[in-house]
Amino acid sequence: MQSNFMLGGDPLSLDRIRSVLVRLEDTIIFSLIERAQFAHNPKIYERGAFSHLKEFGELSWLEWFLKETEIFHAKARRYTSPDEYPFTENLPEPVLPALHFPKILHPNKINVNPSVLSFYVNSIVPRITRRATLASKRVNGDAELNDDGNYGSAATIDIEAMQSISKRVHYGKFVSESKFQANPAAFIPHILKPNPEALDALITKPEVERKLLQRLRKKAATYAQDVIGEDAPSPCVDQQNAKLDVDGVVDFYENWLIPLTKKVEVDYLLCRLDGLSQEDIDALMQKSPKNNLAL
Ligand SMILES: C=C(O[C@@H]1C=C(C(=O)O)C=C[C@H]1O)C(=O)O
Repeated sequence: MQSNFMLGGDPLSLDRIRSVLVRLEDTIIFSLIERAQFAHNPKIYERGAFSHLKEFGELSWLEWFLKETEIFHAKARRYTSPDEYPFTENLPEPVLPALHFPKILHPNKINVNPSVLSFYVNSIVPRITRRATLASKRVNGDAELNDDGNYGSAATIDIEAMQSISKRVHYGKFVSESKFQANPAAFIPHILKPNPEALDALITKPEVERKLLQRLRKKAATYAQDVIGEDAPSPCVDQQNAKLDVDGVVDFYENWLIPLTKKVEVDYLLCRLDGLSQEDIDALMQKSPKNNLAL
C-alpha cells in the first residue's frame, strides 16, 4: 500500500492534503456503488449469528472478516503508515522491516473507527442497499427476505468502504497539523484552556464544504448512471434506475462524515501541545502566521 508520504513534496501542504480528500471521494463512491448491488444481508452484522462456527465466537460475520483481513494487513506493515488506522485491536507485529516515515503528526492515540463501523453498518448499508433488497424480495417472493446470500462479497466490499471512510476522516489530523503550523498562536489559547467550539470555528471552512458537496453530488450522479453508447450521462439522475442513492451519499457526507472529520481535527488540536515545554509553546506563539490563502 503506497503511502502518500513516500512520494516527496510537502506532506503538510493544505492543497495537497485536500487533493487526497478529493480522490477519496471517488474511492468511497465507487465502493458504495459496489456494495449497493447486493441486498442488505443484515445477518452478516449480527453478533452471534455464526457462533455455531467455532472461529467466530460472538463476533459478527463482518467483524470476523475484518479481524482476519487486518491481521494479514498488520503483518504487511499497513498500520505503520501514519494515514492507516485499524478497526481491530491487538494486531500482530509486521513481518517486514519498518518503513521510515517522516515525523509529521504530533503523537496521539485518536482512532474513531468504532464510530465509523457503527454508522456504516446501522445507517449507510441499510440506505444504499434498499434497491437491491427490493430486487431480492421480488426474485425470492418473500416479503421479508432482504438476504441474497452474498455474505463474502458484501463483507469484502464493506471492509474496503470502511477503510476508505476511515482514511478520509483520520486525514483530519493532517489538515489540523497544517492549519496549526500555519498559525499556532490562533490555536494555542484554545488548547491551553480547552475550548472545542472555538477550535471548531477556526478549522471550519464553509466555502470548502459547500464546493465539496456540490462536486460530490455531481460525481455520485454521474458514476451512478450506466453510460450506454456514446450518450454522456444526463446531469439529472433517474433515482429509480441509478446504481446508487445519490441523496443518501450527499446526506451522509454533510451530516456525518464531514462532522466526524472535524471532530478528529479538534481532538487532534486538543492534544497538540501534550509533552511540550513552556519554552516550546512560547516559541510557537512567536511564529508569524503563514500567508496561506487555503486556510
Ligand atoms: C478538511 C478540512 O477541514 C474542514 C473539514 C472539511 C471536510 O471534512 O470536508 C472541509 C472543510 C473544513 O470545514 C479543510 O479545511 O479542507
